[in-house]
Amino acid sequence: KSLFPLSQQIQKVVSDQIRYARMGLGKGQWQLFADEGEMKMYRREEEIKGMVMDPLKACHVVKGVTGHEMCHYFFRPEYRNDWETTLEKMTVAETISEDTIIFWQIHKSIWPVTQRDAVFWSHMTQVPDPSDRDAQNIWIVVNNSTDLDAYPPNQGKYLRLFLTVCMLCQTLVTPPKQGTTITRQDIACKITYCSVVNPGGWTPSSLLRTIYKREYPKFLKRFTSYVIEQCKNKPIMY
Ligand SMILES: O=S(=O)(CCO)c1ccc(-c2ccc(C3CCCC3)c([C@@H]3C[C@@H]3c3ccccn3)c2)cc1
Repeated sequence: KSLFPLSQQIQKVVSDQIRYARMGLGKGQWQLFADEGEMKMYRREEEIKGMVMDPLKACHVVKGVTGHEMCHYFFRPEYRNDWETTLEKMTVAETISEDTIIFWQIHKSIWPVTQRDAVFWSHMTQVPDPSDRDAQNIWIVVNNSTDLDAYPPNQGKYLRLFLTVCMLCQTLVTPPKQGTTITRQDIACKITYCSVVNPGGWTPSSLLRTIYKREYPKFLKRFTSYVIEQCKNKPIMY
C-alpha cells in the first residue's frame, strides 16, 4: 500500500509520533481512566464504522532507569516474553537493521473476543531535545502495523489487528553532590506511551473497553517493574 520505501515511511511515522507524544493531551474529550501514583492513563472514546479506535496516552515517571534502558527492553525481542503477558506467540519476521525489526505477534484469545494477530515494524531511535540541542536524553520506540507478504492477514483463525504505538522516554538526572558520580538514585525516566489500536474486526465496544481498561495499566506497571528489576545491578546505560 505504501508508495515509499520502508525507511521513508518509518521517518514519517516516527516524526508524527514524536510530535503527537509531546503535544500532551490536546483537544478532545480525554478521560483519566487509571491514576496510580506516577502513572496516569488517559483515553478518548472514538468509534470508526462502529469499531472502537480509542486513542490512549499514558504518562509515567519511573525512578532508577534511563530512557535508553526503557526503550531497549521494550524494543528487543529477547525480553518481550518476560513482560508481555498477553502474547501467545512472537516471531521476528524480519530484522531490517539493528534498530528496525518486523514482528509477527499472536495475542492470547480473551474470551469471547476472537483471537488477534499483528504484523508491525518496530523502530528505536534517539530524539533531539528541542530545548537542549546537545542533550542526548530522549529515546523512542515506535511500533506500526505493516503488510508483509509472508504473513497475509486473516488467513486462519486470527483477525489481523492494526496498531500504532510509541514509547517516548526522557532521562531526568538530579545532579548529585559536587564531585560524586551519578547513581541510579539520581536518575528517572519520564515515559509518554501512546497507542491507537484498530481491532480489525467488529467486537462489542463495551467488551473491548473493559479489556483495555484492565490490560493497559497491568501492561505498563508490569513492563516498568521488569525494567527496574533488569537494570538495578547493571551499569547505567545512558
Ligand atoms: O505496546 S505494544 O506494541 C507491545 C508489544 O506487544 C502492544 C500493546 C497492546 C497490543 C494489543 C492490542 C489489542 C489487544 C486485544 C484487544 C481486543 C482484541 C485484541 C491486545 C490484548 C488485550 C491485550 C492487551 C491490551 C492492552 C495492553 C496490553 N495487552 C493487545 C499490542 C501491542
